Amino acid sequence: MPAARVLIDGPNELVFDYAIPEGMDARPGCRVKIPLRNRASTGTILALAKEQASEFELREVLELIDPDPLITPKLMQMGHWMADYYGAPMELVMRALLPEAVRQENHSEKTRKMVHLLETPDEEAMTKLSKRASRQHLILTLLQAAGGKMPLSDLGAGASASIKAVAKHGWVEIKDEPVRRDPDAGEAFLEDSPLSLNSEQQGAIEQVFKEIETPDKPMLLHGVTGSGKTEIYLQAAQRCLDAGKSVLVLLPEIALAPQTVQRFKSRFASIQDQVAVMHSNLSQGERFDEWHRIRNGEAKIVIGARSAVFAPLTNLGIIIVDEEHENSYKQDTSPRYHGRDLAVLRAHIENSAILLGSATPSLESFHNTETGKYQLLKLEQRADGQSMPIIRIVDMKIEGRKYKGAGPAILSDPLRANMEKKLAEGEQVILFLNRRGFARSLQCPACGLVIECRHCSIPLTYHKSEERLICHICGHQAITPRKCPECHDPGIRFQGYGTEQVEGVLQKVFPTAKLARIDTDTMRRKHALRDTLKAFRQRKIDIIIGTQMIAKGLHFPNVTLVGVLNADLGLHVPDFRAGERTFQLLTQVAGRAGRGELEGEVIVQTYTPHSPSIQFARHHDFGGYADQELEFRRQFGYPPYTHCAVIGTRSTHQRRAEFTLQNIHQRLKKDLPQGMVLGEPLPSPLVRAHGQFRYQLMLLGSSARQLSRHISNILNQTPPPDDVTLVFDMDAMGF
Ligand SMILES: Nc1ncnc2c1ncn2[C@@H]1O[C@H](COP(=O)(O)OP(=O)(O)OP(=O)(O)O)[C@@H](O)[C@H]1O
Ligand SMILES: [Zn+2]
Ligand SMILES: [Zn+2]
Repeated sequence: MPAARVLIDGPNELVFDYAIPEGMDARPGCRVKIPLRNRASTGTILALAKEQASEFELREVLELIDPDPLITPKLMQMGHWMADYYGAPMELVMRALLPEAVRQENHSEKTRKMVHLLETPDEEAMTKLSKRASRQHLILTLLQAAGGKMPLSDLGAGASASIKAVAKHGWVEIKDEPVRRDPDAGEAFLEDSPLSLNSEQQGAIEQVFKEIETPDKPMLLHGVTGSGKTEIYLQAAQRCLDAGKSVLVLLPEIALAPQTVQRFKSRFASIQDQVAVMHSNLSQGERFDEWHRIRNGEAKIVIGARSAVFAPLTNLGIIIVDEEHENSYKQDTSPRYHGRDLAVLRAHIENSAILLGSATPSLESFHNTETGKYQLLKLEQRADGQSMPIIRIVDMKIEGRKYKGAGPAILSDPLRANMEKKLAEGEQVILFLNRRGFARSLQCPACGLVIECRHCSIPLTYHKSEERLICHICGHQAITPRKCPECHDPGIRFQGYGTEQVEGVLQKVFPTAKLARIDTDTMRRKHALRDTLKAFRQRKIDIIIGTQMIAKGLHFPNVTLVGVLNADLGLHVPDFRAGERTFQLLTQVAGRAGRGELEGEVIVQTYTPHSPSIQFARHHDFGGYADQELEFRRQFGYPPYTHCAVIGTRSTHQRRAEFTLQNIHQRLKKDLPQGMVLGEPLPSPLVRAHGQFRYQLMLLGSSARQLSRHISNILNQTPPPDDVTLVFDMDAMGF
C-alpha cells in the first residue's frame, strides 16, 4: 500500500506517515483527516512513498479533505526543483509552498450573518405592518433600500425578535456569508492615472509589452535612481490585466517599501478588490483570506516580499522583481532559496514575462545580460529631466587632523556647512548611517578589553535611552559598567557612534531643526515608518537620520542633501561582495537626493576615499564599476563565474562543530569532481552567535547542479552528531 507523509496541523508541526486506503486519490498538497493518538486530526500531505516501509503497520488516512491539491501543479514542479537545487527536504519545501495560515484548519474563513430579503409583502400588508409592527416594517424597508441584503449586526441588537417574526413569514432568511479580512480596511487610495512616458521609458515598455505577448527572455531593467522604473512596472501590470492575465510583484522588504506599495494601490484603486498585498504584518486570518482570494482568481495582482513568489496565481502575465540586487530576497532558513532566482524559474515554468529592475543590478543579473541569457533595458536619465545629484567625497583622515587628537567630528565641516545652507533655504536633509544605538562598543583604554556579548562574538552596543548594552545579534542585554570589569580602570569609554548618538549631536548643532530617527529601535510601533515618512513629506520634519531602512525606494522631491556619515561600514568585512554592496548602498542612498525641481547634492564621509566602490559611485558609473569588479571575480573564480555554496556547522560545543566540519571536508575532498574548488574549514567570521559556535567552508563550482548534488550526497552520507546542526547554503549571499 502506498504511504503519505503528513504534516499534522498544530503548533508542534509533527510529521507522521499514514497508509493511503485503496481508491483514495491522495496527492502531495492535499489536506487530509488522519487519526492521531485516539482522536481525529487534520494535516497536509507533504510527499508520497511508493512502497510502505512495512516493519510495522501504518494507520490509514481517514478522509481526503481537498479533492485537488491546494498547490498548483506548476508550483509543485518548482517545489521539486527547489528541493533538488537547494538540497532541502521536501517537507520544508512544502511548508514554504503552502503557508501555515492556509494549512491549518483553525484560521478558516471568517463569516457573518446576513439577512436576505426573499419577498416583500404587498402594499396593503406593508401599511398594516407599519401600524401594527413598526419594527418589522422598518426592517423590510431598510432591506429594500439596501438592495436586498444587510449584515444582521447592522439591523441593531434590539431587532432580533422582529427579525425572527419576519423570517417566520418567509419574507427574509438569515445566512452565513464569508467576509474578507481586509488588511487595509479603512484606508483610502486616490486613483491616479498613467503618466505619458518619455522616450527612454517608451523604448523599454515596448520591449516589455512584446515579452508579455510572447515571453522569450528575462529582462533586466537597469534604470538610474529616479528614472521612472516604477511607472514601467505599473504600465506593464496594466497591460497584463487588460489581457486578462495576472501579475506578481516582488519587493525586497515590503514593510520598508510603503511608497511603492502605495503607488500600486493608487494606480489600481478602481479595482482594489483585485489587489492582494502579502507582508509579514498580516494576521493569520488575513493571510488565509488573501491566499484564497489569489487561489480562486479574485486577486489578479499580488504584491509581496520573497515568499510571495509562491502566490498561487494562475495565468501569469508578468513577474516583476523590484530592487533585484537586494540580499533580502535570500531566505536564511531551509529551504534557502533566492526569491529572484525562483521568480525567473517560475516565469519559465508558467511561460510568463519576467522583469528584474534595479538602479544597481546584481553582478549575477548584469553578467547574464552580457552573455545574452537576459536582455538589458536601460534608463539612463531621470524621468522628468532632473540631473543626477553631485556627489562629494570628504576624506575623514584629513578632517580628523583639524581636531588634533580629539577625533573627527561626526559631522565634517563641509557636511555641517551644507546642512546649514539647505535648512536655511527650507529644504530637507537625509543622513545615513548603517549602525543603530549610541556607541558601537565599550573599550578599556588601560587593558584594551572590549565588552562582548556572552553568547556571541561581537561587542555589545551601548543604547543611551535604555542605559543598556545590547547585543545586535541575539538581543542579550547587560548593565553598563562604570569601570573595566577586567582591570577595574575607571577610564572605560565608548567607541564608534550610532544613529542615537548622531541624533543627540544634531539636536545640539541644529537646535531649531525638527528631527526624526528611523531605525529598528524607533520604528517598533506598527505604522511608525509610514507615519514618519508622511510627516517628512508634509515637511513637518527637516532632517531624517536613518539606517538602511531609508536607503531605497523613497521619493521626496524636497530633499536636496543626502549625507553618508560613514561609507566604510561594510567595506571591510570578509566577503567578496563587500565592495559590490558598498557601491549599491552609496548609489541608492545618493539617489534619494534631488528628485524634484531642485538640484541634489550628496556628501560622503569616508576614510578610504580611493576605494573603487566609492569612486565609481561618485561618478554614477555602474558600467565602470561592473567591469572592474567582474574582472576581479573572473580572476578569482567567484560568482557570477561560478556558483558558491557554503557548508556550516553549529554547536554549543566548539570542538564538535569544528570536528564535524573537518570530517565533511575530508569526504568532499576525496572525490571532488573536476572544476570544483574546495575551501578550508574555518571559523565563521562571526564565530559565535546565540551561544553556538560556527564553522564554515566554501565550495565554488561552475555547474550549480553538480555542486549541489555533490554536496547533498556527502551530507546525506555524513549525518552530524545530535548536538551539531548542519547548514547548507547554495548560492550563499552572506558569510
Ligand atoms: N514619464 C514620466 N513623466 C513624468 N514624471 C515621471 C515619469 N515617469 C516617472 N516619473 C516620476 O519620476 C519620479 C521618479 O520615478 P520612480 O520613483 O518610478 O523612479 P525609480 O526608477 O523607481 O527610482 P528608484 O530606483 O530611485 O526608486 C516619480 O515621481 C515619478 O512619478
Ligand atoms: Zn581594563
Ligand atoms: Zn549576543
